[in-house]
Amino acid sequence: MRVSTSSSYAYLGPEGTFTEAALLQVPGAESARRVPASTVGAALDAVRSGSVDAAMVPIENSVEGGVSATLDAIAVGAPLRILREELVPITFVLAVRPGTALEAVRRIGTHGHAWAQCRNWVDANVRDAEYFPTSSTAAAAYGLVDGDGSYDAAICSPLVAGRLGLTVLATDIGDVTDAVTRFVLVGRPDALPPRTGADKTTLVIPLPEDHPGALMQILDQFAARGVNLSRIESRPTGQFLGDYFFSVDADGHVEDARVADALKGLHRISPGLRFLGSYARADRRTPAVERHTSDDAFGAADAWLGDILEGR
Ligand SMILES: O=C(O)C(=O)C[C@]1(C(=O)O)C=C[C@@H](O)C=C1
Repeated sequence: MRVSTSSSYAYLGPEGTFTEAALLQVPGAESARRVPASTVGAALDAVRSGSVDAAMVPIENSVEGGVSATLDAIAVGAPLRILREELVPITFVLAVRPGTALEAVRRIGTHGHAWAQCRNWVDANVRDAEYFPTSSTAAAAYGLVDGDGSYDAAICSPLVAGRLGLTVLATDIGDVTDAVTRFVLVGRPDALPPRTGADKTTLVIPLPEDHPGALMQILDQFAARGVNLSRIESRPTGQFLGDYFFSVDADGHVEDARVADALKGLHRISPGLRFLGSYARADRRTPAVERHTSDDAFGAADAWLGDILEGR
């Protein structure tokens, strides 16, 4: 999918989420049609049904790890493809309706991931405050303005607090400064984004049942081809207790011979393997490739075997 001003994008909304900030980093997105969705699942369903071209969703946070809602929703159902990734620095504020003092805060609304990233600050500053889950940090801010009063403060971005005229009682309340969330733009299967030399490949690998040593064999497919993994997480399939899949990011593009060869090896072990895309790394970091796992070395080995099979 080529990004253009005629493209349309869903994103985890409402306006003012970190996810919208990630979408606005995509060239052309500012003037494209942008459709807020109330959940990650709804944003991805809009892609599957064809009502939008692609959706921006959070996938991983440097403090809290993988975003389960996204990892699970892209692992099943009609196939989807990750087209690009965006990194967004995350800073949280504690916002209230004008006139509310910190001492009066009893319940705080926010997204589960944001709550987890501000736990220490909350413990130290509003110890007895309860958590009220909302579908996003921006939804928590909107709820303060037009909600039913279920909570009296929101953990959200400084941007949305300012836009809604809320009072900011504390800034930079995340427990880790320099926290970053990684977002992915997800579309339907189409021509792959071109190989750049600094790419990432995302996979869903079901753990084969009753297969002793399967995890070791799966990891070995990457290790033997010199393919580095930048993320590996296990998630339950939800089918029955003990049934898991691995969600993996590997360095490289499926057009790199070492990655393609690892994928073929993985498919032999786990035929339900799902390819979720090869796309440019946001940090542009190129992997170190050893000589024996380079495209040239794979090409020379193929030519050598070809000669033998042709009787030369
Ligand atoms: O609530 C938002 O603003 C989001 O974009 C979601 C989300 C997440 O899912 O992790 C994104 C970044 C922050 O880490 C907290 C919440």
